Amino acid sequence: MTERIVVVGAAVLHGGRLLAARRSAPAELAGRWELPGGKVEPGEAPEGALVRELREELGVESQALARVPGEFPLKAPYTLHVWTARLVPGSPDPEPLQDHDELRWLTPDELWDVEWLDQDVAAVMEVARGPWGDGAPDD
Ligand SMILES: Nc1nc2c([nH]c(=O)n2[C@H]2C[C@H](O)[C@@H](COP(=O)(O)OP(=O)(O)OP(=O)(O)O)O2)c(=O)[nH]1
Repeated sequence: MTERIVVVGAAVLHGGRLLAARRSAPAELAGRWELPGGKVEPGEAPEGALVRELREELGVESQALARVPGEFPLKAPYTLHVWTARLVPGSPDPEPLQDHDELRWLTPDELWDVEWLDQDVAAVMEVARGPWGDGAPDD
């Protein structure tokens, strides 16, 4: 049986916008947009991995809110699980510190203005179907 490694992607919602991040590496992913996040480490809860990765990559303090339905296959052995998330009050604004070179807060109308990684399109569609902004206070 092939072991699958979960990559957690954060759909950070704030003020009715979704945070998108443009990858700067590796070369085959650079220039395309994704949900910030990363690999869940052994023994780590996905919500904990999300908070850790967003702190490392973006310098923010965040909280995972709810799992977005579905499982989105990435290059083996990885599989993408998406959680909605929010920045906790007092968090610094996100900055592209690691893995990314640009960030954008997308309104629902702008959702498809960026070139998402092919493997992220289904995940972003699922996020768009959800209760956009629910549980994610604007503060
Ligand atoms: N974070 C994230 N990774 C994604 C997405 N879509 C996608 O194919 N990936 C891939 C890119 C990487 O091959 C892998 C996650 O790697 P990563 O580089 O973000 O994770 P990490 O910080 O834990 O990696 P590492 O450098 O510590 O090994 O999943 C996505 O939406 N978000």
